[in-house]
Amino acid sequence: MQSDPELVALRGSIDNLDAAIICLLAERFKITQRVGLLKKQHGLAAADPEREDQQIARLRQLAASANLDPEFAEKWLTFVVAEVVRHHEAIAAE
Ligand SMILES: C=C(O[C@@H]1C=C(C(=O)O)C=C[C@H]1O)C(=O)O
Repeated sequence: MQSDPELVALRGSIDNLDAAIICLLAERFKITQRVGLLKKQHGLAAADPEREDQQIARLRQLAASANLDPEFAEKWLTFVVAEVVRHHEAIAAE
């Protein structure tokens, strides 16, 4: 089973996709770090719940149309945003 050519090919694609997701996330965090600096300059709060609500609604729609569970998409965004807000709080405290 471990050497089944289809399994090997499928796992190769999974590895490529995981690599792409990590690179995309890294780019996202580079951008959110810059947003954190701007927020500090302008005295804005680390979190923006209204923006988050808009993003959740948008991603839930996108997920549904891509046959991905909208609950999962929301959980993923919430998890990432919590980390971003933690970074923004740290930037504000520097
Ligand atoms: C990046 C921002 O800061 C926070 C993080 C967000 C995100 O990671 O998308 C969205 C809203 C904010 O709670 C922002 O305000 O745009």
